[in-house]
Amino acid sequence: NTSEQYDFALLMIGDSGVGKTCLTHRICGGQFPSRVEATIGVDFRERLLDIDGEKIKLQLWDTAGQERFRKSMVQHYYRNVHAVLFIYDVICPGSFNGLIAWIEELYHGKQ
Ligand SMILES: Nc1nc2c(ncn2[C@@H]2O[C@H](COP(=O)(O)OP(=O)(O)OP(=O)(O)O)[C@@H](O)[C@H]2O)c(=O)[nH]1
Repeated sequence: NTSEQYDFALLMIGDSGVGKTCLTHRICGGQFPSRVEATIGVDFRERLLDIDGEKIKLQLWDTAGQERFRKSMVQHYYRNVHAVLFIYDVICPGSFNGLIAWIEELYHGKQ
């Protein structure tokens, strides 16, 4: 098999408790976990896909939404991923408004 493997790194971003870890588990393992704890720093999970014979490896970087982890960790990852998924909780409007701060930080990090 000579097909190349493509690697894509995705960053999960959003306020604490919006479901980033659960969504990451769902995408990578197929199931929502029954119990999760607040992420500390950054976790990492993978999913291998086969799309029309192309091998694709998704790397999902699941970050901590808690403020105290934000500055130190996230800037580095913003520079080193292909895409950022901004996650919010549909029944918590504050978590949607909270994305503004995360997006502003992304642009600061890129400078
Ligand atoms: N009802 C409901 N609860 C959810 C859903 N996704 C996650 N939860 C719950 O919300 C809580 C927080 O989920 P996490 O996935 O840890 O959230 P997070 O964004 O990773 O949180 P941090 O690690 O603190 O940034 C947990 O108790 C989950 O069980 C969902 O789609 N529906």
